[in-house]
Amino acid sequence: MRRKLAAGNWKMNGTGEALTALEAIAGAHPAATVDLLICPPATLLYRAAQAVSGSRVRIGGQDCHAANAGAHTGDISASMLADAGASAVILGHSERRADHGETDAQVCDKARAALDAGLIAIICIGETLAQREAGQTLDVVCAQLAGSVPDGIDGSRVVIAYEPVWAIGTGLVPTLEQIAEVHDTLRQQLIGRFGSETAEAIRLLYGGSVKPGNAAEIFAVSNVDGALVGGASLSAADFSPIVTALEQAAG
Ligand SMILES: O=C(CO)COP(=O)(O)O
Repeated sequence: MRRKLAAGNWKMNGTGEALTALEAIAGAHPAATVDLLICPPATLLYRAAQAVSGSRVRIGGQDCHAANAGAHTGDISASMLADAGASAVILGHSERRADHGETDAQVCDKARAALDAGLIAIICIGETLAQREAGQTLDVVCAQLAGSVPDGIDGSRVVIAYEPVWAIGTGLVPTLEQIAEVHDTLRQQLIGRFGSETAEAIRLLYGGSVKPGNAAEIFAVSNVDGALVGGASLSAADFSPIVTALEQAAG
């Protein structure tokens, strides 16, 4: 059985005082029955990992370089994330694809580096509004999935986050039928490529305007194994009810 995962992406938010929110999130779920992950900015990784040590919360990065070390000013390797206390890394988020021109091939190389460093790779895919309106959603996400996920993976260490670009930070959410259609399609694609055993171990997260008010209905959708939460992961008041909804969905 796949263990459900509630993951928070803090994006470029948070300085030292944000550790208080992190401690509140960890303190609210001392015996969580789902996996909990918060991905703060890189500057907070080490302190965040110290702050949640002994709790159920794990810490992740938001990007890594495909190389292990070298002349790449400003970049951070997967092994450096691990060294700072991260156990996972978000890769190919639509903001990185848009802001930094990241391609599927680059995301795939980063994912391989992350897995080699012992991290869980959370690979993000999702269509733009124009692509959805043109009826291209399934073609787009299947192409991103095919191009961004490396071969020869251990399914339990790979997470796919379906994040429609138009749902991120907008308050807009796809219908439950639209989420189910994409997640079911992704699962079938993964089964076709990797076989059932590996594919059934891969967790599929939904991301995009997940809030306390809509989490429970999203978590009831087939093949939704949790959420990648942006804005609502910045405070325990918002993130904690989402975690509780996921625990209830896990049964
Ligand atoms: O991009 C997201 C998580 O990676 C989603 O962000 P919001 O939850 O703020 O819409």
